[in-house]
Amino acid sequence: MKIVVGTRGSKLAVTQTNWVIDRLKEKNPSVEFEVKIIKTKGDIIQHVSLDKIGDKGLFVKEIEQQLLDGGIDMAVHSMKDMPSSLPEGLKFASIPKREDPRDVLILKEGYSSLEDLPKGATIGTGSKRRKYQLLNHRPDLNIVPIRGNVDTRIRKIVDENLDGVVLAASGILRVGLEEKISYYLPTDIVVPAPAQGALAIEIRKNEPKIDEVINSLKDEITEIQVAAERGFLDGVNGSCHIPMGAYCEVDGEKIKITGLYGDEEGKALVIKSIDGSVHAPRELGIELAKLILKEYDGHER
Ligand SMILES: NCc1[nH]cc(CCC(=O)O)c1CC(=O)O
Repeated sequence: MKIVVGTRGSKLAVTQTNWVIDRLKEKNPSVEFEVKIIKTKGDIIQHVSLDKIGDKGLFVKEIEQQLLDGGIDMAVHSMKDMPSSLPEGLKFASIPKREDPRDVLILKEGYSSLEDLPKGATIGTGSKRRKYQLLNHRPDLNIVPIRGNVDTRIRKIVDENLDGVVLAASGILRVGLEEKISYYLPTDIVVPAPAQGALAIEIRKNEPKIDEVINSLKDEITEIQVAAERGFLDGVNGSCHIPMGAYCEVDGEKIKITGLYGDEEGKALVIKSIDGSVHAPRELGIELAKLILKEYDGHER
């Protein structure tokens, strides 16, 4: 059996895809894999802020078309870039073990944490979730928009004379740039994006053999976390125009989910946690979304 795997051409996308293929090969030595690189609209429009053009499908539409047409058999994405619902005929296969879900600061030489940044320090991020949570703890910071892939954003510290940038730990760790990380932002200070650090493997429905091959990588804890966090995402009807995040912790039979929700200007930022059972993670995420929306509507704006 041969499986053709589609991916975007960015270093992170290709690395993630090869990570999945290497593990699949270990568990399924008789299966052959071929990588096919696909250009998406999100790769072509590089100069516009993502929260201005961004619908979540920006990086996946062309790849999904090839899945439907049979040009590829599976696609590896970052789960946090995936919209809530997939096109008719496609589905998510099992989810492999998540990489570190936290956001990190990559700082200019000499700085080592959020606390030791000088007053008014300039930090680059295009994400309202990152921006308003940082400002919540350090209202003096000067947050400026940046875009581009992982390397480009790190380079902007020097090129645009920033004091630092915020990125997902997972992306940095996957491309082997761990030594660039200055500070891991605790999940209670910066709640991660729903499913940050988790991969999505998308396939056609009714392909039981491909499904079974990918099932060899299934990580149950990750699947519970992703179900809860994406339940929250669906419950608040989240977009990248507002600060929104969710993080689920699993402890035996119990789970705790923390959600973040706010308005476009970051004036009303609500953070709330609730506990529940591992057996109904999605329902817990949706319940938290309802509670947070209720609290948010009570805020003065
Ligand atoms: N929005 C871009 C994006 N999509 C996925 C990742 C890597 C994080 C992940 O694996 O979830 C990144 C880069 C970043 O946010 O720093």
